Amino acid sequence: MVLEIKNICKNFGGISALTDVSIRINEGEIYGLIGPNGAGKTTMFNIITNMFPPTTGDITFFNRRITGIKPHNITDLGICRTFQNIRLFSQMTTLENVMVGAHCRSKAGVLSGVFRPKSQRTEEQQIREKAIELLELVGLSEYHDVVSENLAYGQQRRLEIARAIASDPKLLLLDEPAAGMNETETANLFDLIKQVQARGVTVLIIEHDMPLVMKLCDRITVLNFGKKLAEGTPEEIQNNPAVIEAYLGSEEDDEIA
Ligand SMILES: Nc1ncnc2c1ncn2[C@@H]1O[C@H](COP(=O)(O)OP(=O)(O)OP(=O)(O)O)[C@@H](O)[C@H]1O
Repeated sequence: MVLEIKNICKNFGGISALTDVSIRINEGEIYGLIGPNGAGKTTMFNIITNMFPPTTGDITFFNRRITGIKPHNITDLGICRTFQNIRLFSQMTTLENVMVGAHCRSKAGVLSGVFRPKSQRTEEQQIREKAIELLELVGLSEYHDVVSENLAYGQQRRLEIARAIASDPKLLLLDEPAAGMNETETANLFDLIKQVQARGVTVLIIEHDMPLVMKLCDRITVLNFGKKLAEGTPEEIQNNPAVIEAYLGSEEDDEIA
């Protein structure tokens, strides 16, 4: 078991953003977290990464309780996320962005930053080579030296994923990675996430693009008004009357089939 979300509740003042939600995610799965706007999906990501604590409930990662530990320790343990809004270092090159992502695994301390011993130069070279390999994985080999804000939208999204997996996560959280993408970009994204899975990374994805979710995910949880409405395979979810009802009562572009 990679991640166990146990009976999570989160209240913001009078609003119950999450009510008693439990989810278990197995190693190697691509797991979808879906639901209409305001259902509590991003709140769940923020709790997993400890941006804020749950009101009640617990999260365990490989059977270790991670509720309450600092966000940077979460990254060290092997959980990494992307955000709904792109958060790249916009003035850095594509290659530099991925190298920054790999840096949390670097052993270099402050003094070696000043004196730059051979061990650090070797490590930097290794980080560089890894970044080059990841840029190839996400189809950005030709763009190493391009300042990231000059990349096309879909390329920036893929760069974010390269930067996230540069930290060698065991669990990758993707928050609406296909938002704003055209069909070709979404098809490339599908291939990329499958490749990430093939590297042994477990993926938890929030996404509104239903055809993508249904094709990509092994299992799905549907949230509605902060509660777990359904859990199952894509087929089970698509045929679940409560899910169909929740979606038909919401926005058109959230429709499930
Ligand atoms: N920091 C916060 N302070 C107060 N209320 C919040 C906060 N974060 C989320 N909420 C509220 O919690 C509820 C769930 O929001 P959340 O962003 O988790 O939904 P979501 O499913 O991710 O929606 P979307 O698909 O629109 O991104 C909403 O009512 C939202 O207004």
